[in-house]
Amino acid sequence: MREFDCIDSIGVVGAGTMGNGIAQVAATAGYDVIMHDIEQDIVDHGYETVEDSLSRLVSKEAMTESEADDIRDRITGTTEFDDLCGCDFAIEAAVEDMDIKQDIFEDLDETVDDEVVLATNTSTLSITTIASATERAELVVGMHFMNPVPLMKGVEVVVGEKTTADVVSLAHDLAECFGKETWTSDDKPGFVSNRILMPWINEGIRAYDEGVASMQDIDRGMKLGTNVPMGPLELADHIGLDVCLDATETLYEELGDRYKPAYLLKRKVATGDLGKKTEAGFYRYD
Ligand SMILES: NC(=O)c1ccc[n+]([C@@H]2O[C@H](COP(=O)([O-])OP(=O)(O)OC[C@H]3O[C@@H](n4cnc5c(N)ncnc54)[C@H](O)[C@@H]3O)[C@@H](O)[C@H]2O)c1
Repeated sequence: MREFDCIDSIGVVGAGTMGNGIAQVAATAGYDVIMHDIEQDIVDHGYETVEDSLSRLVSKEAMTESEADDIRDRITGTTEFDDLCGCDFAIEAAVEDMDIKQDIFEDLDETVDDEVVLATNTSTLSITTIASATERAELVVGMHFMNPVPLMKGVEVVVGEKTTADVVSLAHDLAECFGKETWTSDDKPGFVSNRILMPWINEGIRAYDEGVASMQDIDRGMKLGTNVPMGPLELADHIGLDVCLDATETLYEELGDRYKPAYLLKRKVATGDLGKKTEAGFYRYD
């Protein structure tokens, strides 16, 4: 296994909501980052998101302009998968689809050195099944960052069937070095966080669809009533409705009826209203 002290560069697969956030926190911790996605405009958009986020931190005086420049310089965007070959640790944050993740892990297995640990940011998919696409299942681990990555403190470290204890501790150490706090979950559907969060969001959508209250009152009721920062519909828009649907469908498949996705969630995703990232979900953001 490539040890913590020997890690200089981090490969990030996927430059979307989570991938660019992971690239930012890794570069902020001093690592060189190669951020890969399938199209140049997606890579560019990921890079711009990091730039915007750093500019906000500079304007709040949370870092200097020169620190922000150094962080930007440490991130290289690419559409060439082979550019990941020199990385010392890889984190996959591509779409929540088992076939795509297995293809990526097969490619990573062939591309990066044999001792490099491969982490996935999956929200609900089995680490063990993803790892089975590689010849190094013992070096595959879940590192489930929370959204938005630069702001949220938590990272859930998920232990696959074959993940070794050293790899689990490396994932905790690296997340802590990124400024995060961690907990461990076994590789069971939804892990700790989404097993509990997704049915909460899903029930909020059902309550709205069944006319219990307006969207605003459902969100307001949960915020004022339970002291959470966002209500279920607002949070669903923030996460991405497609991400919520994928996660809920996995939980439904694995754990049965109590996780059946709300009809309205499926209808919104079908129309392409995916939340903040498409400027419309339950609320509008234009
Ligand atoms: N959005 C959240 O709140 C959240 C939170 C925690 C974990 N996650 C998980 O993180 C992962 C990414 O989610 P996201 O919200 O960033 O999604 P996203 O749709 O914003 O980004 C996914 C990116 O993956 C890219 N991609 C697709 N196929 C690829 C491939 N073969 N190679 C490289 N890149 C590819 C897409 O082009 C896209 O840019 C998912 O597994 C999701 O479940 C999401």
